[in-house]
Amino acid sequence: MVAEDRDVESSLRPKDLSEFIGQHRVREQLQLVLTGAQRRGTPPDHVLLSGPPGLGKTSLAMIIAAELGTALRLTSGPALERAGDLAAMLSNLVEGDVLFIDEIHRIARPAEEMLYLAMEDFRVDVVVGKGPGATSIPLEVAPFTLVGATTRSGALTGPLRDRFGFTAHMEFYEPADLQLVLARSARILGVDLRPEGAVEIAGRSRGTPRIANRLLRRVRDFAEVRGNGTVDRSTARAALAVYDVDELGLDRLDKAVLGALVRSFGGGPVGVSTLAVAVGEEPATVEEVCEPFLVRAGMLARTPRGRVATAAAWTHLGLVPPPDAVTGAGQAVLFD
Ligand SMILES: Nc1ncnc2c1ncn2[C@@H]1O[C@H](COP(=O)(O)OP(=O)(O)OP(=O)(O)O)[C@@H](O)[C@H]1O
Repeated sequence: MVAEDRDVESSLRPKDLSEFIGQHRVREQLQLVLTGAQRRGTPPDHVLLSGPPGLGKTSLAMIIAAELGTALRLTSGPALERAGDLAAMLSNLVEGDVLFIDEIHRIARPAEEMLYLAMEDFRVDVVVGKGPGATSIPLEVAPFTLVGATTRSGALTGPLRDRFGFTAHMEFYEPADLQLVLARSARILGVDLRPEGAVEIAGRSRGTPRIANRLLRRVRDFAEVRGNGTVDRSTARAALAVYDVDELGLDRLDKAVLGALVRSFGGGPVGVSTLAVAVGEEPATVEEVCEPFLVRAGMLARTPRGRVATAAAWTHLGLVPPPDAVTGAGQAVLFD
C-alpha cells in the first residue's frame, strides 16, 4: 500500500463501537463481553476475530482496547517465529493490556505452545540453555486480553481455538452498510459523494469496507481529474470501468481465477494449488482472498474433489455453461 493510502486508511478507521458500521451481531456480542468484564473489574476473555481480509478485524481490536481504556500491543503470527519473540512481548505487558496477534493461524508451534499457558494461567515457562543443562524459568505475565485475528479459523489448532472465550465471525457487509461506510469516509475525506454514487461503489466492493474505501479514493481521483470532483452515478461507473472493476466487483484476479477454471479446466473440479499456479498467485491468496467472495457471489463451489465453476460463472464470463454445470440451487450443499 502506498504511503498516502495508508495514512488515509488509518484516518478512516472507526474509533469506537458506535462508529463501527454493520456487523450488528458481533457488535452486540462484543459489547456484552466488554461491559460484563468491566463491571467485574477483570480483563475480558480472549477474543478471536475470524473472517476474510478487510472486514475490520484490526479496527475492532483497536476499538476493544479503546473501549477498555487500555493500551494495544500489536504483533502478528509470522513475526512470532520463536517462543522467545512471544516471551519478550508478553513480559512487557501491563495489567489489562490488549495483545493483538494478526494472522494468528501462522504462529510458529513453540510460540503457540507458550501462548496456551499465557492465555490460561498468565505465566510462561522460558527455557534457558540447551540439552541436558537446559532449565525452565517460570515467568509471571500481567493479566491481559488476547485478541487474535484470522482469515482461516479452520487452520487454528484445537487447543488454541479452545482457549478463546469468544469468537466473532465477521461476515461480508451488505451493500446498505457499505453505503454508510462510504458516506462516513467521504465526509472525513471531504469528497462530494452523491447517494447514487455510493450505491454504485458499494455494489462493487465485494462486501468489504477496505475495498469500498479504496474504490472511493480511486473514484475521487477520477472525479477530480476528469470531472468537477462530484461523485455521482455516472462518474462512479466511468471511473470503475477505468480500474477494471466489473459490475459485481470482480477484479482482475477473480476474473483470472474464474477464467482459468472455465477455460483451462473445463469448469473443474480442480485443486486450489493447481488453480493458483495457473493464475500465478499464492494458493493462500486464492483461498483466502478470492474464494470467499466468489463462493458468496455464487460463482464458485468447493467440492470434495476440488473447485468447480457454477453456471453463473460461465454466464458472467460471457460463455454458455455446459449442461452439467453446477447451478445456484446446488450451492448450499456444496459449499463448506
Ligand atoms: N465496520 C466498519 N465501519 C467503518 N469502516 C470500517 C469498518 N470496518 C472496516 N472499516 C474500514 O476498512 C478498513 C480496513 O479495516 P481493517 O484494517 O480493520 O480490516 P481487517 O479485517 O483487519 O483486515 P486485515 O485482516 O486484512 O488487516 C479500515 O481502515 C476502516 O476504514
